[in-house]
Amino acid sequence: MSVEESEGETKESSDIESPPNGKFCYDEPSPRGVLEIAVLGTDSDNSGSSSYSSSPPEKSSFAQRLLARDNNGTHWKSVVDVFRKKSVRRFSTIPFLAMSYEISRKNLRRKVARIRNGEGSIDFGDLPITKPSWRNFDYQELAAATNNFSSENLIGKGGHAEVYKGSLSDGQVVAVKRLMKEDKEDEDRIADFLSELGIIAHINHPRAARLIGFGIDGGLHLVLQFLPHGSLATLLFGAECLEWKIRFKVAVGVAEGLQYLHQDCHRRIIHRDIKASNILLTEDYEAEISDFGLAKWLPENWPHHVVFPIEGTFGYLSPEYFMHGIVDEKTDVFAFGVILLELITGRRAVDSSRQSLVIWAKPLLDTNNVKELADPRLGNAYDRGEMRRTMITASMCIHHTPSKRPQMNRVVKLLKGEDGPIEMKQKSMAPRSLMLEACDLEDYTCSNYLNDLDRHRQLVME
Ligand SMILES: Nc1ncnc2c1ncn2[C@@H]1O[C@H](COP(=O)(O)OP(=O)(O)OP(=O)(O)O)[C@@H](O)[C@H]1O
Repeated sequence: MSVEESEGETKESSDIESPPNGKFCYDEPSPRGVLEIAVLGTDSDNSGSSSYSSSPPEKSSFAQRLLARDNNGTHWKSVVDVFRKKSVRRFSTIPFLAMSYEISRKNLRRKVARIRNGEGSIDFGDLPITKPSWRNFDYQELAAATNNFSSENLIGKGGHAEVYKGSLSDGQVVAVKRLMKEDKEDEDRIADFLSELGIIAHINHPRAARLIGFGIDGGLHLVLQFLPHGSLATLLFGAECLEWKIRFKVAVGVAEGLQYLHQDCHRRIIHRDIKASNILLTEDYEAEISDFGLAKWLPENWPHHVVFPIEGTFGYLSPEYFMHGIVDEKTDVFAFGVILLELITGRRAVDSSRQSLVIWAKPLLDTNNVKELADPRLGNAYDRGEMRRTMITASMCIHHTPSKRPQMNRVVKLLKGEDGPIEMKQKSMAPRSLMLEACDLEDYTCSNYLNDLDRHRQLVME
């Protein structure tokens, strides 16, 4: 279970930004761990599952055994074997490897080989997607680009990866994401890597991260377009007040990105880790959704996934997810609502005294208390209409009952004021899934929710 907090003791991951003086400094942590479903009665486990190693790749047995470049492709045989073993359990998280429910070994080998060869066009099952610019980088290229993965080039550190700023030989500036997670089994890490690669490969939208290439020598690397303003977390919770105009633009941008993932993309993709440190900003402060390490693909006819273990970031987790492991679009809608609250208030999802922003903000939203809610650093420098719409949308997105949260296309309209007069207490027409019926979440009240959230917070924090 991850914990987003500003000054908590858990210092497992950070955003790192280049300040005006050119030196990199660590920002606030965003540790990630895994919760072993405390709510189901087993012992809670908030042991951060993050562990980093700054050891050079050649010292890594993982890298040696599976990823060092070889001539006969034996490590790719291991990759294929991993996928064969794991395909039943994980197939729905790996769209490009799982377009059909049957994954044959031959098929897998062919697809992995195509990725290895960096071919321009990858066969995504029944969905050919052309990615002509993809490149397969070797370790030397990435090391040269990042000044040997030096600490000066380190721009971010999450629960799963270190991210380095790099400059390719043609001058292109990139972000090289090196997957760490030393505590994971080799095959799990490869599966995670291919899952993230597969999802990023699948998406194509200006409000989502763009893949330039990947590298499998000396470690697992994703090479991404570099975003100069870093993460929203860095800017929003930094020393300078982020102006409302940018905050609102980010809100709309992330909403559009999520609408694409949920509704407009060829496959329904649930991000599962929407949070301020996973929203990156372009030169023009346009938002891009990044870090698809936990993302899941949902087949059309599946109402939702039930996942175990529950992974994500405390403060952004919806009740049906942390209570029952249920994942669908509404998981992201809830987390997006928390981001809206962060934009409105300038407060973190979990603050330094470990208080949940949702718990703090809910009564203020219910009483429409703009004065208390709005970030005091903004003063009066915000558009009243935009602020009001953002508050109403946030309130709807963090509803404790998933079916009452709006779909992302509606969220975009709500934010832009294109949805007509907004009625706060709406009855959703969305059909309820059997699982949600069984969980009786419709009868789950707001105070149940706040109690559970608080209990959950205590379990994770203790
Ligand atoms: N393309 C990029 N351009 C600029 N900075 C980036 C880029 N990608 C990542 N970063 C920085 O690195 C940080 C960590 O990246 P990312 O979230 O992908 O890692 P992670 O280990 O998967 O994180 P998490 O803890 O959320 O799992 C980001 O918050 C951001 O500050």
